[in-house]
Amino acid sequence: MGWGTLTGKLVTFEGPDGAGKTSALNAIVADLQPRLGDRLVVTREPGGNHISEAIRAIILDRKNTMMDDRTEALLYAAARRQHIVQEILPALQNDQLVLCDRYIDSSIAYQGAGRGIGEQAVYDMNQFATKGLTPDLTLYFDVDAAVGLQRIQTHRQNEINRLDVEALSFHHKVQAAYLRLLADHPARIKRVDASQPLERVVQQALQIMTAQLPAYLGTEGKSK
Ligand SMILES: Nc1ncnc2c1ncn2[C@@H]1O[C@H](COP(=O)(O)OP(=O)(O)OP(=O)(O)O)[C@@H](O)[C@H]1O
Ligand SMILES: Cc1cn([C@H]2C[C@H](O)[C@@H](COP(=O)(O)O)O2)c(=O)[nH]c1=O
Repeated sequence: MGWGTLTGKLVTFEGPDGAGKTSALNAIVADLQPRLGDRLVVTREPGGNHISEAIRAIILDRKNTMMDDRTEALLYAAARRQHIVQEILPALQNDQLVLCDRYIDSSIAYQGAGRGIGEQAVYDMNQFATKGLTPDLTLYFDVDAAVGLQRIQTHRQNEINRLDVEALSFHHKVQAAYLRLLADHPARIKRVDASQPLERVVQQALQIMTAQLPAYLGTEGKSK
């Protein structure tokens, strides 16, 4: 296991659908970009490169109602592997700060718990894909699953994917798994209260990032 010395940092954004991860990420990038310039890398899962975006299109296509749960889990892991090799790893080797919209915790919550494959089984399967590459920091955007889905219905009708249309019971299982991950990994996963107005969410997320990554975002980072 392991990828050798990595001087960059990987921060992942996690939470139920409609929690506001992408909205917060965009605002955080606007805040950090002037300071970090090309040391900042912004990406997403599934996706982030041509191959993984092609896999994303297959997974999220609402026409693919026949997709088997384990096929789905394997496709997410395959997209992740390609994303790591092509985007994340080179950035971490190059001392960059990678902000990634979703990562392995999504697979544990959605496929492990939501689909019922098993959280440990999905974690183990992903070790083959990630070779143990774990985020330095994960922000968990905590909002009730029903609130997140309502936000999507109200504001994002044009972008509803195959996972979004699952039953509320599926999304509650996902949320419960996320809360278990939060409790089990207190050093890595930090809670952001995503039920607040977006500006407050962004402020809280930035405070956590600054406290957890002082070399990049604290006073040390400002002189770089
Ligand atoms: N704090 C907030 N309060 C109210 N509405 C919000 C908040 N944050 C985001 N929204 C709105 O909710 C919708 C979903 O937000 P966004 O796409 O950022 O969520 P997400 O967590 O990235 O969702 P998904 O994982 O499904 O892509 C958007 O229309 C956005 O404008
Ligand atoms: C990485 C990953 C994602 N998912 C789900 C979560 C969302 O419903 C979609 C991605 O859409 P988004 O608008 O970019 O959030 O895919 C998953 O089930 N498993 C995963 O590993």
